[in-house]
Order: sequence, then structure tokens, then C-alpha cells
Amino acid sequence: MSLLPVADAQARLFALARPLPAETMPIAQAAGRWLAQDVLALRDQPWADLSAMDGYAVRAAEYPGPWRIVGESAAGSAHLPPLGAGEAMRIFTGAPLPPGADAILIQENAVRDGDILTANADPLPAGRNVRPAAFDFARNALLLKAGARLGPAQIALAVVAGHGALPVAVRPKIALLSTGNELVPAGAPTPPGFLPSSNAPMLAAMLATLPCDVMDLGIVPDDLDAMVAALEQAAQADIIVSTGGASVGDHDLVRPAFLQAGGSLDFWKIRMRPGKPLMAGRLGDALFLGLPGNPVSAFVTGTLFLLPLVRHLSGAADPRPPIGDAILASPLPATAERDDYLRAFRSPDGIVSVTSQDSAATAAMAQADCLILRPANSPAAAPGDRVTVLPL
Ligand SMILES: Nc1nc2c(c(=O)[nH]1)N[C@H]1C(S)=C(S)[C@@H](COP(=O)(O)OP(=O)(O)OC[C@H]3O[C@@H](n4cnc5c(N)ncnc54)[C@H](O)[C@@H]3O)O[C@H]1N2
Ligand code: MOO
Repeated sequence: MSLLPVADAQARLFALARPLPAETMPIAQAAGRWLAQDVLALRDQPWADLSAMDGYAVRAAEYPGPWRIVGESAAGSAHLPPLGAGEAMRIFTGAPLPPGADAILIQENAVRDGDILTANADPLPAGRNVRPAAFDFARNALLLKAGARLGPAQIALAVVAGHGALPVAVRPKIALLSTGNELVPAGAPTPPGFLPSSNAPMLAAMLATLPCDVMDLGIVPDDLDAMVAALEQAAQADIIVSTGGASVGDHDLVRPAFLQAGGSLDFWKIRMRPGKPLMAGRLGDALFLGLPGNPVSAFVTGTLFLLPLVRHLSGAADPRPPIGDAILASPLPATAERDDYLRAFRSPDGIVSVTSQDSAATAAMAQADCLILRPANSPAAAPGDRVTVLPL
């Protein structure tokens, strides 16, 4: 089987996935989710011409006064009487201007003698310190598109626009299976031959950045029947993720177990390093991702396939990992026939690749805050060269 380019594999994975249905969530619980529909404004913002400062509402043409002060407008005021010629109204930040007023004289620039007001500084053009009605947005304006993620600013916008609940995709359920006879749970003793299983806690931590529900189904021994049973149990999830047993050794049973459980494999083996043995398919209604067992390989394939798949199922407009570029601060060797995803960190001088790029080097992986993408068959790179970077 020839190696599949990463972008092709991502596209095939997204094509395999049926988008999840939408649910309407109270807005306070919709943070971090992706919109299932466009959001339109239900109201004008602001609803009227409002003062941006504490002071006096006047007609700018009457500057510098004198004006006679008639009444007051505070935030919450409405239905104000019109301002007559030579009149000013006391006004506060966020309060509506009375009809006829077109500027705010801030109180620092005002001289007040009883009810008589004059201006003592700066010309006062019409519109000064006024936020015009609907300057932020008008009713029915398209504010957010389906597929946009609801971060804090988007939540604020939707609330100001009049929404109390929004339609978002349901949270995907993700089942994690760790395969390997050598594995013990986190914190358990490790007699010779045994190794703490770090992949599921690592993937759960990666998934904790997204709105989804993670079920860790534990460690499955390298035994075909046990693996088939575990996959069948996991098939109630939207995404089944296994780690380990993805390669070609005698104990690498994930692929045969997946097929025996009735799964249909869509692809296996990607043109990337690390992560070559990655496989994907469907088992019933569930999507299946078989990640390699090496911790760094699971980390990189989790970043490039699992997190994008969760975003895709959740309706994200662009589910792929964000990508940028940066200046290299350390030399890099030429690449071979696979795309390299090198663990690296940002320094004041530029991007530095971590010392060990081995797929089992967890200490080096923990220093990384980004991946450098070096396409297959790239020449060696030198400090000062520009490289493609995926922030972690
Ligand atoms: N002859 C070949 N051998 C290998 C190939 C190949 O193409 N031909 N590919 C290599 C590549 S690339 C990778 S990556 C690994 C992936 O192997 P598996 O997915 O089958 O993973 P395992 O063999 O089960 O484990 C690999 C390594 O990772 C450790 N491991 C496994 N699970 C966990 C876990 N949950 N937590 C921590 N560490 C884990 C495991 O003990 C092994 O040391 O295959 C190469 N071989
Ligand atoms: O591709 Mo494997 O993931 O290098 O170690």
C-alpha cells in the first residue's frame, strides 16, 4: 500500500464523517461550540443615539452656549422630551440623547452656574461623543456564520444581538482504547516489561480543549478476541480512538480486530513522520481512528487527525489545524520520502527544534509548543530560513 499524503487523508476522514445533529443551548453553555446556523441581529445596537461620556446633550450649532439645563437622561431613560432652542440636558454615559441634541459637551469642558451652562474648551462638532443608533449593527444584520466557533467575543455579540440560546452541534462522544500487553494504568507499579500507559491521558488532555465527552475504556491486551470485544463496546461512541498495535508486527492486531468486528477500513499508512501507521474507517455509526502506539506519533496524529475530526463533526467551518510560518533558529536536516512534523519551540531568535525527534522521546516532546512541517524531499534548512509551523 503506498503512503497517503496528509491532506488527502484528512479530506477522506472528513468525507467519512456524518455531521452531528444540532441542539439549541442556553448561551452560557454554548461557549466553545460551533454554530449550526447563521446568527442574525434581533435588534439595533445601540437602540438609539447614545452618549459616550458624562456631560450635557446640546445642539452643536449653539456652541459655546449659554444653554439652560432642562432635565436629565441616564442609562435606562427613554421617551425624552425634545430639546428646545438654547436648552441642554444633563446626560450620562450610555444614556439616549433627547430629540434635537446632536453632541455631548463633556462635564470637564462645561462651566455650570445654577441652571446655566457654557462651554470652556475645544470646538464641539455635531456628533462629538455620540454613538449613533445601530452603529455597531442593525436588526437582521448577519453577525456570525454557521461554522463559526463561539469564543468570548462571539458570545458577547450574540447576547447583545438579543439571543438567549443558540443552535450548535451536539458534543461528540469519544472512546479511547489503549492496546498493549506491556501497559499499566497511570501511577501503577511497573515491574520489568511494563510501561505506564500515557496515550489515553495525553489524548484526553488534548481533547479537553474541545467541547466533547471522552470515555477512557482502558487498556486492552494484544489479543484478537479482547480487542474485538473492546471495539464493539466502543462503537456506541461517535469516534473510537485506539493507540498501539497499528503497525505490521505479529502483535499489531488492531487492524485485524477492527475488520473482524465488522469495520470497514478507509485508509492505512500516511506519508508522514511520525505517524505512518495511522488508519481510519467506520464501525457501525462510529468513526474509527487507529493511532500509532509511540507517544509522539499518537501526539502528532492526534493533532493532525483526531482534533480536526472532532472540529469537523462539530460543524467547524475550517476544522484543520491552524498553520503559520516562522524563522528558523536551528539547522534542520533534509527530509526523506515522508513529510516531517518536527517538535519545536519558539525562542526570541526564532524556532528551535527539540533535540530528540524520536517517536518515543516524551521528554523532548514536552518542550515543544509547535510543530515544524517540512514536506517530503525538502533540502536541509539553515537558521534564518522560513518554515511552516503549526502552533500546539
Ligand atoms: N517493521 C516495521 N516496524 C515498524 C514500522 C514499520 O513500518 N515496519 N512502523 C514503525 C512506526 S513508524 C511506528 S509509529 C510504530 C507504531 O507501532 P504500533 O502502532 O504498532 O505501536 P506498538 O507497537 O503497540 O507500540 C509502539 C511503542 O509505543 C509504546 N506504547 C504503546 N501504547 C502506549 C501507550 N498507551 N502509552 C505509552 N506508550 C505506548 C509501546 O510500548 C511501544 O514502545 O511501529 C514501528 N514499527
Ligand atoms: O511514523 Mo512512526 O510514527 O515514526 O514512529
